[in-house]
Amino acid sequence: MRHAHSVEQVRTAEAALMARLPDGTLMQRAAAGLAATCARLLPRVYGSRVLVLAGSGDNGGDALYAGARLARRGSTVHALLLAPDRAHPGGLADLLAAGGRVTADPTEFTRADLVLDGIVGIGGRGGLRPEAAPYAAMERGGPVVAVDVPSGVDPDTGEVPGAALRADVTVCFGTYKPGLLIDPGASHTGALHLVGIGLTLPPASVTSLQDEDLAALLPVPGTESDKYRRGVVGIAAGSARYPGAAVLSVAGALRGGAGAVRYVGTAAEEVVRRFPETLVTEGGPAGAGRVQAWVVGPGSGDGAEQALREALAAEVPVLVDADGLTELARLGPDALRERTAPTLLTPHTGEAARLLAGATGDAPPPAEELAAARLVTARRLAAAYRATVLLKGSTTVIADPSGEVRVNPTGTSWLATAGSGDVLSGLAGSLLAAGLPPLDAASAAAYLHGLAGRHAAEPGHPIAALDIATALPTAWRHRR
Ligand SMILES: NC(=O)C1=CN([C@@H]2O[C@H](COP(=O)(O)OP(=O)(O)OC[C@H]3O[C@@H](n4cnc5c(N)ncnc54)[C@H](O)[C@@H]3O)[C@@H](O)[C@H]2O)[C@@H](O)CC1
Ligand SMILES: [K+]
Repeated sequence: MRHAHSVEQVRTAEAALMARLPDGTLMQRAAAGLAATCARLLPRVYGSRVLVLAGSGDNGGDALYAGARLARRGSTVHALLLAPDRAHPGGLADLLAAGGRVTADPTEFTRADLVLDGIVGIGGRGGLRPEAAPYAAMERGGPVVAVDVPSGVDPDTGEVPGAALRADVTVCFGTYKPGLLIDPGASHTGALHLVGIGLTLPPASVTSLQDEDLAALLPVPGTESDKYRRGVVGIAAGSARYPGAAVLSVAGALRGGAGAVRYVGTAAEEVVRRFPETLVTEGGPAGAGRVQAWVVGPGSGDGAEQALREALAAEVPVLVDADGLTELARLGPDALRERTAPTLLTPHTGEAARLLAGATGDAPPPAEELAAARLVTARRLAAAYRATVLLKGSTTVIADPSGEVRVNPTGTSWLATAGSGDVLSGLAGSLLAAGLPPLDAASAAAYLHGLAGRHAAEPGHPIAALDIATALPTAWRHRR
C-alpha cells in the first residue's frame, strides 16, 4: 500500500520528532536523500552544472543544503533566490561555503544539467507567484527534481490553481502527500522517490493500492465454493435504446470473480446471445432470484427509476451507475437513508455535478471544476450521500463515508472510450457480490480495469470497451 499523509499530519509528526533531535537534523536527512537522487540522475556529478531554485521557506533550505553537497562533489551550483532577503540563512551559507554562487540570471534554468525545485513545499498555497511562474513554462532538456512537492501543486489535494513546475522526479520526505497521487497534481510529479526521515506517522489520510494489495483482495474460490458462495451479481442495465450497456456490464461482471451473473432488463436476448452463461430474469430486481449485490443504471434509460427503487429496497450492496445516478440525483440523498447495506456510486464528473446539485439544491457546478478538485469532490459526495463514491477520471478517487480515501494508480487515457464505465460497473459489482467491502471492491475494480486498459491498448492504440473486458483475465493474472 502506498500511504499519503496530509500536511497537518506531516507537521505534527515532524514537530514530535524535531523535539527529540538536535536542530537541523531532519533537514540534513532530507538534503542527503535529495543530493543522492540528484547524483544518480547526473551522468557525472563532478563538472556538472546545477541550478537551485530556492524560495523563502524550509523547502528552499533543503534544496540549498543539497546544492552544497553537490558543490562539494565538484558540481558548479548556482542558486536563484526567489525571495533574496528571505532565503534560508543556514542553507545559503552552506552553499556559499561549499563554493556555490548566487545568480539572478533566469537563463541558467535552461543551461543547467539539473534543476532543483525548492520554491515551495508543504507550506505552499495558491499557484506560483509571478516571480516564479515563468519557470513553469520554460523548456528544458535535462531533469527537474522537485523537492518534496512540485511547486504550485497543492500538497493536500493535487489541485493546481495556477502555474506549477513540471518535475521529472519528485523526492518526497517522510511520506507521500495526497497531491502527488491525484491529478492534475500527479501529472506534474514525474517519478516519485520517497526518502525516509524517521517520522512516526498516524494512519494515512489517503492510500493507493499496489500490486501485492490487489493480490490479497482478489477473491479466489476454495474447494468448498459453489456459485452461490462465490456470489451472484445482479445486473439491472440496458434498455431497448441502449442494449449494449447491458452486454458490457455483464462482460465486466463475468470476469470479476462472482460465481454467477444474473441479468434483469429488456436486453436479455442480446446478453444471452453474447454470453450464454448469464442467468436472465424478466422484470426488475424485485422479482429476481437470489443475488448478493446489484449493479443498477448503465444504459437503463427510462427504466432507471423503477430498477433503482427495487434494487435499493434489497438488503444487499448496490452499485449505482450512469442513468441510475441521474435518477438518484433527482431523488437526492434521502433515497439512501433507509438502507442498511452499503451503496457504491460510480459517477464521472458530469454525474458528480448532478449528484451534488441533488444534495445541495444548488445548480450543478461545472464538471471541469470538479475534475480539478477530485479529492474534495469525492469526499463531499461520500459525506452527502453516506455512500462509497468512486469518482472516475484521469485519477480515479474512491472515498468512503468514513473519510477513508483510495487513489487508483493504474489506467491509460485510452480508457476514455464509450462503454468503458459499463465494464467497470459490472466488474466492481462482481467483487461486491464476492463479499469485498465497497472501498475494497471499488479500488480493486478500478485497479484491474486500468491494468486491463493498458494491456488492451499495448503498445498504444485505440481500444473499444469490450477489449477492456476481454483483457481483464490477463490483468488479473499478470497484474503489473
Ligand atoms: N519541517 C520539517 O521538519 C522539515 C521540513 N522539510 C522541508 O520543509 C518544507 C516545508 O517548509 P516550510 O514550512 O518552511 O514551507 P515551504 O518552504 O514549503 O513554503 C513556505 C514559504 O513559502 C511562502 N509561500 C507560500 N506559498 C507560496 C507560493 N505559492 N509561492 C511562493 N511562495 C510561497 C511562504 O510565505 C513561506 O515563506 C517541506 O516541504 C520540506 O521540503 C524537510 O526539511 C524535512 C523536515
Ligand atoms: K518544491
